[in-house]
Amino acid sequence: MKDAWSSDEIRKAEEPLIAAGVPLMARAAYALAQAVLREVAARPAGSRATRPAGRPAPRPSGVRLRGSLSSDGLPGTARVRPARSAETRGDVRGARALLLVGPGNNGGDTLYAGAHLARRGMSVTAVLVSARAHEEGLAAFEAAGGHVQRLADVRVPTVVQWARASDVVLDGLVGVGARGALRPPAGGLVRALVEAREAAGRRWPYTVAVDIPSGIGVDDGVVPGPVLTADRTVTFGALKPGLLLPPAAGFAGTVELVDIGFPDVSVTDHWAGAAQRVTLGRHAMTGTDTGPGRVRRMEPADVAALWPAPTARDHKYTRGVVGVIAGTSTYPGAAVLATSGAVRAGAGMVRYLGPEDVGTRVLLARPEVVVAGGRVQAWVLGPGVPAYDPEEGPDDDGQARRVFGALAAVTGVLSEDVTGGRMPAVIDAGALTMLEHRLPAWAVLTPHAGELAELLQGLGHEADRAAVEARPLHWARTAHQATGATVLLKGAVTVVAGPGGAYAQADAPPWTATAGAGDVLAGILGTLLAGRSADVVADETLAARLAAAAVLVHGRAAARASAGGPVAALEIARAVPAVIAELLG
Ligand SMILES: NC(=O)C1=CN([C@@H]2O[C@H](COP(=O)(O)OP(=O)(O)OC[C@H]3O[C@@H](n4cnc5c(N)ncnc54)[C@H](OP(=O)(O)O)[C@@H]3O)[C@@H](O)[C@H]2O)[C@@H](O)CC1
Ligand SMILES: Nc1ncnc2c1ncn2[C@@H]1O[C@H](COP(=O)(O)OP(=O)(O)O)[C@@H](O)[C@H]1O
Ligand SMILES: [K+]
Repeated sequence: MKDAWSSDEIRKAEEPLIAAGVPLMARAAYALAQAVLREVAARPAGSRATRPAGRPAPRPSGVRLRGSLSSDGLPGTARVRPARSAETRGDVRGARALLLVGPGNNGGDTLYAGAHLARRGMSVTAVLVSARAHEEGLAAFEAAGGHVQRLADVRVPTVVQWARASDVVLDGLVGVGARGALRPPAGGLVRALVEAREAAGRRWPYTVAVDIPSGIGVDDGVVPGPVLTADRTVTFGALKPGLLLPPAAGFAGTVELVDIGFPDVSVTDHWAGAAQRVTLGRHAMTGTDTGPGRVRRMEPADVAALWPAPTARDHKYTRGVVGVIAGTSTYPGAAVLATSGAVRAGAGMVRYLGPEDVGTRVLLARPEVVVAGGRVQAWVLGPGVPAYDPEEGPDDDGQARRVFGALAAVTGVLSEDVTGGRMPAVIDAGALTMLEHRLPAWAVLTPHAGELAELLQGLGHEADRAAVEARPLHWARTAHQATGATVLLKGAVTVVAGPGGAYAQADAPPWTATAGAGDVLAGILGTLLAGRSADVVADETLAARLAAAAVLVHGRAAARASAGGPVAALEIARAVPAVIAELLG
């Protein structure tokens, strides 16, 4: 599990460590410098930027001021210095680094890292964007032979020119202490750099974000203003939500998490959502909700632990029956795709309810499907079913009526003797327009951004598709809070918001953006919910975890089916068994 901590949580984790004299900044800076050195050393010397005229020659490598990293004045540094790899010992002399340095500790990290680079013989220039800069960091940087420029004394185009002439740019303007869009002058500088980067294409220097790409929303992943896209983000202590969440995650490049000594976070995802214990400095939290700011990303091992793999004692009914209400005579494909997703994910049985001609097509594609009513352990409602219009009346072969009936079982408005008990559901496409009652967390809404915008408008929010795409976590959470349901917002990064917190999954290649792919996902999730139906109703946090697990399996199946090229939705379903076998193996 990847676990991203909110900026508040990071601060709480730092406090006791700083009080105990743990050299967090020295550790961060050292790791940052190592990441830069690795990259620069790996590049052929001939490809490096040439030194513009008039700049002083770089210091020869090996020149150290006051001996070592511990001269940072931060105690204990020498103890944590990791062994140098052969790569980072490579010759970096003459390579050029430009540091963009803000007023806070993020700038401090960057200046100390710059000192390491200068001592290794790189020519390093720091541009201070503010009148203030981290004092000790600046002193260490200058003592190591770094060149200091103040943005107030040079023009933005000059800094852009220096950037273009560098091998590597470090973005150390702001980190987790920042709020909102980058203000002037940092904002103006970054805007100019973004334009230059776009114009330069591949000729732009390797860009490293310090802790986060400056200007992203650390906790919510928004991008409220200009942000310089990084090739790599070296982040300290813990991941931040903005590094996992869209749209900000798209600016981070490869994210490298550096251990600077934050306490271990032991998060266990138990079968039935037993309590987790998360220790964060002195602050211990228990329970499955790891704090409102947390954003997590499932990894294959987490999915394997959640998956309802059958045992010798199982039979088809104990494994879970999925009921699918999908498709109409006009849109029969969705029924085939949703049932295929459910069958391929390993349901004990899949029932299909819908018009006869669609049922026939489902059977032709998947003879295993039972085209008849009966008890189910989870519903998949709505793929290929048109939006409900109470004025016009339904033109949907009776599908809206069937969906309303199933929803009554999900929400519990009908007595359990009628429905056979409350059960989880995937509520997709047309069924999203049929919600009349507050929903339980075991109802999982699966909109894309456009569908979520419509749902939110129905709830009185002013949000169009673009607004949802700009703040996916916020709007998914808003919809969760307003409806009670778990919300799975589909996209290149799929965001899940439920009572147990939020997940951000980025498992699928862009080829997955193809009609019908979402129907397959609905089927896969239906199988997971049916397989763990009683657990999902008993533990309100489980639906979100299963939803994230379904997204991971779907994304990996899409990657497997795509193999780097186009992918058809049915092929995603076809690839699911091999993905599950791999995960469980
Ligand atoms: N604590 C530690 O020991 C460790 C911390 N670490 C590092 O410190 C980072 C956090 O440092 P931090 O808290 O000093 O804040 P930081 O992110 O540098 O920025 C705040 C400064 O920026 C300014 N500013 C704010 N908003 C802005 C905006 N929109 N646009 C422009 N400017 C804006 C704001 O200025 P002001 O509002 O005061 O004028 C303030 O001065 C963290 O990400 C990690 O890199 C690591 O070394 C590990 C040890
Ligand atoms: N750029 C992208 N990269 C990866 N996956 C994507 C991208 N855009 C959409 N997807 C995924 O493709 C699927 C599309 O689903 P959806 O929009 O519901 O289509 P449909 O209703 O036609 O099935 C979702 O699983 C979504 O997460
Ligand atoms: K930064």
